[in-house]
Amino acid sequence: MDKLVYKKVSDSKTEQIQILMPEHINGFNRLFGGKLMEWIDVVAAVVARRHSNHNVTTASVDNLQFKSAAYINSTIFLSGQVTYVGKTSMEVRVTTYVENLNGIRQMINRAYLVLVALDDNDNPVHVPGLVLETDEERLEWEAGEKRRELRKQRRLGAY
Ligand SMILES: CC(=O)SCCNC(=O)CCNC(=O)[C@H](O)C(C)(C)COP(=O)(O)OP(=O)(O)OC[C@H]1O[C@@H](n2cnc3c(N)ncnc32)[C@H](O)[C@@H]1OP(=O)(O)O
Repeated sequence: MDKLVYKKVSDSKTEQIQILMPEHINGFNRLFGGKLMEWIDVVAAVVARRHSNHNVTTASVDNLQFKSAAYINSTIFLSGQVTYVGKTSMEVRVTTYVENLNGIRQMINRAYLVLVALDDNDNPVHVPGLVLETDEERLEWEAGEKRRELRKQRRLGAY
């Protein structure tokens, strides 16, 4: 894709809602982390598909932090957005909340994923640039540059 194509963060922002059912719970009555990671991966993939208009694959999951537990019957709200783009890769932040009955949301997880857009032959393909409209988006972009550099160093150093 021509790199001169640009998209806004809001063009691909994606949200998902779940109510925690018995099949989402682990052996001691809390949300099973693996189930949440699956939902996070799906939200991130949809964000990246919407940004790139291509199929995407997850290259890495970076800095996934479980901050609080969630329990059965909770409303779970996931929100994903692009934070940084390279040539063929997109960094997507997915934040997960428990939404209380009064509408107040408490963050329970934050994760950064890198997804790569693929062409019809499964080769990485260029993605649109990102239009940064808010201070929060600009700060995330700057942090995304640092995270990308750290990931590169880790890959090169194999640590
Ligand atoms: C939605 C899902 O769950 S998919 C299932 C799980 N995921 C997979 O099966 C992916 C398996 N991995 C792959 O297919 C390949 O490693 C790919 C497509 C991710 C990358 O292929 P490569 O041959 O390394 O491609 P290449 O070296 O050109 O890198 C492409 C981009 O990916 C980035 N990249 C590659 N590996 C990583 C990594 N481990 N972490 C972060 N970014 C990475 C590169 O920095 C580059 O970004 P840029 O174009 O923005 O500069």
